[in-house]
Amino acid sequence: MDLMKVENIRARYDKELIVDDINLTMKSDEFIALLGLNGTGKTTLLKVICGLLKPKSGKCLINGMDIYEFSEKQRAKHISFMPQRHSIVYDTKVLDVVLMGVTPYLGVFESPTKNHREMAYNMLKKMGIEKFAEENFLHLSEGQKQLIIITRNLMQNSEIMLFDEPDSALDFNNRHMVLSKIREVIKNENKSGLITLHDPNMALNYCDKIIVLKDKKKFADFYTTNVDREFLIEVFTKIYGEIEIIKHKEKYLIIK
Ligand SMILES: Nc1ncnc2c1ncn2[C@@H]1O[C@H](COP(=O)(O)OP(=O)(O)OP(=O)(O)O)[C@@H](O)[C@H]1O
Repeated sequence: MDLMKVENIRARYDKELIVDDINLTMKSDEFIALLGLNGTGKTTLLKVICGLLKPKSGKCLINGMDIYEFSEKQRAKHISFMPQRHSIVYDTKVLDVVLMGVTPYLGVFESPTKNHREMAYNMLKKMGIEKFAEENFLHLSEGQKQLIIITRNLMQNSEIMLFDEPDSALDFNNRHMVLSKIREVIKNENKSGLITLHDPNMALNYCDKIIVLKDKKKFADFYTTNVDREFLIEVFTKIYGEIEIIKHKEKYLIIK
Protein backbone atom coordinates (compact mmCIF):
# COMPACT_ATOMS: atom_id res chain seq x y z
CA MET A 1 0.00 0.00 0.00
CA ASP A 2 1.28 3.48 -0.83
CA LEU A 3 1.87 5.45 2.37
CA MET A 4 3.44 8.52 0.80
CA LYS A 5 3.88 9.86 -2.71
CA VAL A 6 6.69 12.34 -3.25
CA GLU A 7 6.12 14.14 -6.52
CA ASN A 8 8.48 16.35 -8.51
CA ILE A 9 10.25 17.83 -5.50
CA ARG A 10 12.52 20.81 -6.11
CA ALA A 11 14.13 22.25 -2.99
CA ARG A 12 16.66 24.93 -2.08
CA TYR A 13 17.87 26.88 0.93
CA ASP A 14 18.66 30.09 -0.90
CA LYS A 15 19.04 30.58 -4.65
CA GLU A 16 20.76 27.40 -5.66
CA LEU A 17 18.60 24.32 -6.25
CA ILE A 18 19.79 21.40 -4.06
CA VAL A 19 17.22 18.77 -4.98
CA ASP A 20 15.85 18.72 -8.50
CA ASP A 21 12.71 16.91 -9.56
CA ILE A 22 12.66 13.91 -7.23
CA ASN A 23 9.82 11.40 -7.31
CA LEU A 24 9.43 8.45 -5.01
CA THR A 25 6.74 6.34 -3.43
CA MET A 26 6.96 5.00 0.10
CA LYS A 27 5.00 1.76 0.44
CA SER A 28 4.11 -0.23 3.54
CA ASP A 29 6.51 -3.10 4.32
CA GLU A 30 9.22 -1.37 2.35
CA PHE A 31 12.64 -0.25 3.60
CA ILE A 32 14.37 2.17 1.21
CA ALA A 33 18.00 3.32 1.35
CA LEU A 34 19.03 6.72 0.04
CA LEU A 35 22.64 6.69 -1.14
CA GLY A 36 24.86 9.37 -2.66
CA LEU A 37 28.13 11.14 -1.99
CA ASN A 38 28.47 13.90 0.63
CA GLY A 39 26.48 16.97 -0.28
CA THR A 40 24.23 15.36 -2.88
CA GLY A 41 21.04 16.44 -1.12
CA LYS A 42 20.00 13.35 0.88
CA THR A 43 19.37 15.24 4.13
CA THR A 44 17.67 18.05 2.24
CA LEU A 45 15.27 15.57 0.66
CA LEU A 46 14.50 13.99 4.05
CA LYS A 47 13.85 17.45 5.52
CA VAL A 48 11.33 18.11 2.74
CA ILE A 49 9.62 14.75 3.27
CA CYS A 50 9.31 15.21 7.05
CA GLY A 51 7.90 18.71 6.78
CA LEU A 52 10.90 20.77 7.91
CA LEU A 53 11.76 22.38 4.57
CA LYS A 54 8.96 23.50 2.32
CA PRO A 55 9.90 22.61 -1.27
CA LYS A 56 10.09 25.26 -3.98
CA SER A 57 7.74 23.05 -5.98
CA GLY A 58 6.33 19.54 -5.83
CA LYS A 59 4.24 17.65 -3.30
CA CYS A 60 4.55 15.08 -0.51
CA LEU A 61 1.18 13.39 -0.33
CA ILE A 62 -0.32 11.18 2.37
CA ASN A 63 -3.76 9.91 1.36
CA GLY A 64 -3.82 12.58 -1.35
CA MET A 65 -3.18 15.41 1.14
CA ASP A 66 0.00 17.49 1.11
CA ILE A 67 1.92 17.16 4.38
CA TYR A 68 2.46 20.94 4.39
CA GLU A 69 -1.29 21.31 4.96
CA PHE A 70 -1.06 19.19 8.13
CA SER A 71 -0.47 20.69 11.58
CA GLU A 72 2.93 19.88 13.06
CA LYS A 73 1.31 17.45 15.49
CA GLN A 74 -0.74 15.73 12.79
CA ARG A 75 2.40 15.36 10.71
CA ALA A 76 4.32 13.84 13.62
CA LYS A 77 1.69 11.12 13.96
CA HIS A 78 2.36 10.08 10.37
CA ILE A 79 6.08 10.79 10.01
CA SER A 80 9.04 10.41 12.35
CA PHE A 81 12.43 11.86 11.50
CA MET A 82 15.74 11.03 13.11
CA PRO A 83 18.17 13.86 12.25
CA GLN A 84 21.93 13.37 11.98
CA ARG A 85 22.41 15.27 15.24
CA HIS A 86 20.08 15.26 18.22
CA SER A 87 19.27 18.57 19.91
CA ILE A 88 19.21 17.45 23.54
CA VAL A 89 21.56 19.69 25.50
CA TYR A 90 20.10 19.55 29.01
CA ASP A 91 20.22 16.83 31.69
CA THR A 92 17.44 14.33 30.88
CA LYS A 93 16.83 10.76 31.96
CA VAL A 94 17.07 8.27 29.08
CA LEU A 95 13.52 7.01 29.73
CA ASP A 96 12.25 10.61 29.40
CA VAL A 97 14.08 11.00 26.06
CA VAL A 98 12.31 7.88 24.75
CA LEU A 99 9.00 9.20 26.15
CA MET A 100 9.33 12.30 23.95
CA GLY A 101 8.21 9.92 21.18
CA VAL A 102 4.63 10.00 22.50
CA THR A 103 4.37 13.82 22.46
CA PRO A 104 2.28 13.92 19.23
CA TYR A 105 -0.38 11.82 20.96
CA LEU A 106 -0.73 14.02 24.06
CA GLY A 107 -3.12 16.93 24.58
CA VAL A 108 -1.73 20.40 25.37
CA PHE A 109 -1.62 19.94 29.19
CA GLU A 110 -1.30 16.17 29.16
CA SER A 111 1.77 14.31 30.46
CA PRO A 112 2.86 10.79 29.57
CA THR A 113 1.00 8.15 31.61
CA LYS A 114 2.31 5.15 33.56
CA ASN A 115 1.34 3.06 30.55
CA HIS A 116 3.48 5.27 28.28
CA ARG A 117 6.43 4.84 30.67
CA GLU A 118 6.02 1.08 30.49
CA MET A 119 5.89 1.24 26.71
CA ALA A 120 9.07 3.35 26.66
CA TYR A 121 10.85 0.89 28.95
CA ASN A 122 9.71 -2.05 26.80
CA MET A 123 10.97 -0.27 23.69
CA LEU A 124 14.38 0.14 25.35
CA LYS A 125 14.23 -3.57 26.21
CA LYS A 126 13.45 -4.45 22.60
CA MET A 127 16.65 -2.65 21.64
CA GLY A 128 18.56 -4.43 24.43
CA ILE A 129 19.46 -1.13 26.15
CA GLU A 130 17.06 -0.98 29.10
CA LYS A 131 20.04 -0.79 31.47
CA PHE A 132 20.36 2.90 30.47
CA ALA A 133 16.73 3.77 31.36
CA GLU A 134 17.58 5.73 34.51
CA GLU A 135 20.86 7.23 33.26
CA ASN A 136 21.47 10.82 32.28
CA PHE A 137 21.30 10.94 28.47
CA LEU A 138 24.16 13.45 28.30
CA HIS A 139 26.49 11.06 30.12
CA LEU A 140 26.22 8.39 27.41
CA SER A 141 28.63 7.89 24.51
CA GLU A 142 27.63 9.24 21.09
CA GLY A 143 26.79 5.75 19.83
CA GLN A 144 24.68 5.01 22.92
CA LYS A 145 22.88 8.34 22.44
CA GLN A 146 22.18 7.37 18.82
CA LEU A 147 20.59 4.10 20.02
CA ILE A 148 18.36 6.03 22.43
CA ILE A 149 17.24 8.48 19.73
CA ILE A 150 16.41 5.57 17.39
CA THR A 151 14.35 4.07 20.24
CA ARG A 152 12.54 7.42 20.65
CA ASN A 153 11.72 7.39 16.94
CA LEU A 154 10.35 3.86 17.12
CA MET A 155 8.29 4.96 20.16
CA GLN A 156 6.70 7.66 17.97
CA ASN A 157 5.07 4.77 16.13
CA SER A 158 4.45 6.67 12.88
CA GLU A 159 3.83 4.68 9.71
CA ILE A 160 6.51 6.61 7.81
CA MET A 161 9.95 6.55 9.40
CA LEU A 162 12.86 8.65 8.16
CA PHE A 163 16.41 8.15 9.44
CA ASP A 164 19.38 10.31 8.54
CA GLU A 165 22.55 8.20 8.94
CA PRO A 166 21.35 6.62 12.19
CA ASP A 167 24.36 4.29 12.25
CA SER A 168 27.14 6.86 11.89
CA ALA A 169 28.39 6.56 15.49
CA LEU A 170 27.58 2.90 16.04
CA ASP A 171 30.00 0.02 16.43
CA PHE A 172 29.95 -2.88 13.93
CA ASN A 173 27.52 -4.99 15.98
CA ASN A 174 25.14 -2.16 16.81
CA ARG A 175 25.01 -1.00 13.19
CA HIS A 176 23.75 -4.43 12.18
CA MET A 177 21.45 -4.66 15.22
CA VAL A 178 19.86 -1.28 14.49
CA LEU A 179 19.34 -1.90 10.77
CA SER A 180 17.80 -5.31 11.44
CA LYS A 181 15.56 -3.89 14.23
CA ILE A 182 14.31 -1.10 11.96
CA ARG A 183 13.67 -3.66 9.22
CA GLU A 184 11.85 -5.91 11.68
CA VAL A 185 9.56 -3.05 12.80
CA ILE A 186 8.81 -2.13 9.17
CA LYS A 187 7.93 -5.70 8.25
CA ASN A 188 6.01 -6.60 11.43
CA GLU A 189 4.02 -3.39 11.65
CA ASN A 190 3.50 -2.59 7.94
CA LYS A 191 5.47 0.65 8.13
CA SER A 192 7.65 2.31 5.54
CA GLY A 193 11.25 3.41 6.13
CA LEU A 194 13.61 5.72 4.29
CA ILE A 195 17.18 5.82 5.53
CA THR A 196 20.30 7.65 4.37
CA LEU A 197 23.39 5.48 4.51
CA HIS A 198 26.96 5.75 3.31
CA ASP A 199 27.75 2.06 3.15
CA PRO A 200 26.20 0.50 0.02
CA ASN A 201 26.69 -2.96 1.56
CA MET A 202 24.41 -2.11 4.48
CA ALA A 203 21.84 -0.86 1.96
CA LEU A 204 22.12 -4.06 -0.13
CA ASN A 205 21.88 -6.19 3.01
CA TYR A 206 18.96 -4.63 4.80
CA CYS A 207 16.91 -2.55 2.37
CA ASP A 208 14.32 -3.63 -0.19
CA LYS A 209 15.10 -0.78 -2.50
CA ILE A 210 17.97 1.63 -3.14
CA ILE A 211 17.65 5.16 -4.46
CA VAL A 212 20.86 6.90 -5.50
CA LEU A 213 21.13 10.67 -5.75
CA LYS A 214 23.68 12.34 -8.01
CA ASP A 215 23.96 15.91 -9.29
CA LYS A 216 20.78 16.91 -7.42
CA LYS A 217 18.70 14.29 -9.24
CA LYS A 218 17.63 10.70 -8.79
CA PHE A 219 20.32 8.74 -10.58
CA ALA A 220 19.13 5.18 -9.90
CA ASP A 221 16.17 3.50 -8.22
CA PHE A 222 16.11 -0.31 -7.95
CA TYR A 223 15.02 -3.28 -5.86
CA THR A 224 17.81 -5.20 -4.14
CA THR A 225 16.35 -8.66 -4.76
CA ASN A 226 17.18 -10.33 -8.08
CA VAL A 227 19.42 -7.42 -8.94
CA ASP A 228 21.94 -8.03 -11.66
CA ARG A 229 25.68 -7.83 -10.88
CA GLU A 230 26.44 -5.92 -14.10
CA PHE A 231 23.77 -3.38 -13.22
CA LEU A 232 25.26 -2.86 -9.75
CA ILE A 233 28.73 -2.36 -11.24
CA GLU A 234 27.41 0.15 -13.71
CA VAL A 235 25.52 2.17 -11.09
CA PHE A 236 28.09 2.11 -8.30
CA THR A 237 31.10 2.75 -10.57
CA LYS A 238 29.47 5.98 -11.62
CA ILE A 239 29.12 6.99 -7.97
CA TYR A 240 32.19 5.56 -6.23
CA GLY A 241 34.68 5.10 -9.09
CA GLU A 242 36.48 1.80 -9.58
CA ILE A 243 34.90 -0.95 -7.46
CA GLU A 244 34.73 -4.72 -7.33
CA ILE A 245 31.70 -6.81 -6.54
CA ILE A 246 31.89 -10.27 -5.06
CA LYS A 247 29.07 -12.62 -4.20
CA HIS A 248 28.98 -14.36 -0.84
CA LYS A 249 26.06 -16.55 0.31
CA GLU A 250 23.75 -15.12 -2.37
CA LYS A 251 24.61 -11.57 -1.36
CA TYR A 252 26.67 -9.00 -3.22
CA LEU A 253 29.52 -7.26 -1.47
CA ILE A 254 30.99 -4.08 -2.89
CA ILE A 255 34.70 -3.57 -2.39
CA LYS A 256 36.59 -0.39 -3.16
N1 LIG B 1 20.89 24.96 5.98
C1 LIG B 1 21.51 25.07 4.81
N2 LIG B 1 21.65 26.27 4.20
C2 LIG B 1 22.25 26.39 2.99
N3 LIG B 1 22.78 25.33 2.31
C3 LIG B 1 22.69 24.12 2.87
C4 LIG B 1 22.05 23.92 4.15
N4 LIG B 1 22.10 22.60 4.45
C5 LIG B 1 22.73 22.00 3.41
N5 LIG B 1 23.08 22.90 2.48
C6 LIG B 1 23.76 22.61 1.20
O1 LIG B 1 22.98 21.69 0.46
C7 LIG B 1 23.79 20.71 -0.19
C8 LIG B 1 23.28 19.33 0.13
O2 LIG B 1 23.41 19.10 1.51
P1 LIG B 1 22.77 17.83 2.24
O3 LIG B 1 23.05 17.95 3.69
O4 LIG B 1 21.36 17.69 1.81
O5 LIG B 1 23.62 16.66 1.57
P2 LIG B 1 23.81 15.15 2.00
O6 LIG B 1 23.72 14.35 0.76
O7 LIG B 1 22.87 14.80 3.11
O8 LIG B 1 25.30 15.15 2.55
P3 LIG B 1 26.05 14.24 3.65
O9 LIG B 1 26.19 12.88 3.05
O10 LIG B 1 27.36 14.92 3.79
O11 LIG B 1 25.23 14.27 4.92
C9 LIG B 1 25.22 20.97 0.28
O12 LIG B 1 25.92 21.61 -0.76
C10 LIG B 1 25.08 21.90 1.45
O13 LIG B 1 26.12 22.84 1.50
